[in-house]
Amino acid sequence: MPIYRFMVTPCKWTLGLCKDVIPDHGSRMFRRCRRKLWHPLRPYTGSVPSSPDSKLKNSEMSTQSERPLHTPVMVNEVLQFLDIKPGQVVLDLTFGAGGHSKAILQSIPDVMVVVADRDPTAFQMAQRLAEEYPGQVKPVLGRFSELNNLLPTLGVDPGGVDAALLDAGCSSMQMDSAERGFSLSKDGPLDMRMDRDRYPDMPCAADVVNALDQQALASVLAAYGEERHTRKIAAAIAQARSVYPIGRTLQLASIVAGAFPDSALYARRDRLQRPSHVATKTFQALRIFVNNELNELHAGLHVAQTLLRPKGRLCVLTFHSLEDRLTKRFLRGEDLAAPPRRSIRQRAKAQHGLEREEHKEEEEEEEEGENEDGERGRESAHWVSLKKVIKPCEEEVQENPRARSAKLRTAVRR
Ligand SMILES: C[S@@+](CC[C@H](N)C(=O)[O-])C[C@H]1O[C@@H](n2cnc3c(N)ncnc32)[C@H](O)[C@@H]1O
Repeated sequence: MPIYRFMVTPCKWTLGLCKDVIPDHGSRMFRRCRRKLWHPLRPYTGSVPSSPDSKLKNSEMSTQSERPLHTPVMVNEVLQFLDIKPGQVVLDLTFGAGGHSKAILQSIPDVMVVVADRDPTAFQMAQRLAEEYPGQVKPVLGRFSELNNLLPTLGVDPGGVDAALLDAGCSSMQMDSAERGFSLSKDGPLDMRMDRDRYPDMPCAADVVNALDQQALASVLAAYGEERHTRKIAAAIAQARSVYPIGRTLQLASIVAGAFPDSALYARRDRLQRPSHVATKTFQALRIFVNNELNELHAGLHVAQTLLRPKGRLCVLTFHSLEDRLTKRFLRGEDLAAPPRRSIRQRAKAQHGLEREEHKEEEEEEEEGENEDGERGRESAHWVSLKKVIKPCEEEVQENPRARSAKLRTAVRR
């Protein structure tokens, strides 16, 4: 029986990173929770998506005349900052449907793009692009945490990359495909593994909701979903699975919805003020947990740090505050194991349990930075990062609502 390495250290100041990156801060409750997460999880026996070796399905490969599988975010801003010159080597750590890579190949002659993704579907698309641009695209299938071993085999060595892009999170191609199990509006197996079944020991979301005890589940929801009603949701899940195992996305969405009165179902609003389902944060938390996303992001930033040459440029696109805070602190050279630096006001608010207000304040600070000294660089041992956080323009958000929560952080390697 496999022992899964998944565990939670969701002390609030570690951003929910798992213990293999961030040392333990010793909260008794979370230590207990982690011990429980070492419990071997039942392998998922429901229907699984096609094997990585199988041919891509038509639904996963759009032709150019169809709607794009994923609309890349802030392409112009990324290209402008990366400032790639002909003949340079670019690393796209998150190929997805290849939108950013294609834009780079189309706008810069003789560029070499090394493209990575952990998703076998994305990898197959990257291989197709490599055929379209012979000698200019090097695809690699792997997680960020594997790239330090994989890239040297492709001749990509430390200091050998001129520009790098990390576009964090999931692609629309993953989110929109019911069989991948990320979507709370399309019924499918509760899967959520970006790697598909490349790692048979890796638990999927159904394993997590069926095997974690109630308290551990609540911790996952709090740490990775920043969900307030964790106990209520965890209790509803525990109650439901005692009757019947949870294996489908819509099943989970309705179990979470059942924990709330009807009036609360769509009472939450997203950044475009559109109603958002009460289970949205639960799905986000599970996805981050299943894919170990925050540790992986940390590993991806390290890969960029190792491979970029001095004065090499980095763009990081993030889509929620956990990713963005981690990126900001990494580029500032902060010790991620230490509590984040906080103003006296922020500390006082945190002590009074006003965490949410604090995040709002953090965002306001960033916006102030944009107006006052947005262009000024902040130097750490490895990076000069611009304080200014770039956000998509109104027009882009209207055209592509998924861009609404995007933040682009930019930095130059020292
Ligand atoms: C937002 S999409 C990228 C979209 C892409 N820029 C485009 O224009 O189509 C993020 C991609 O990163 C991949 N990914 C996420 N975490 C990863 C990791 N730890 N290692 C490798 N790839 C990862 C996902 O599988 C997904 O395909």
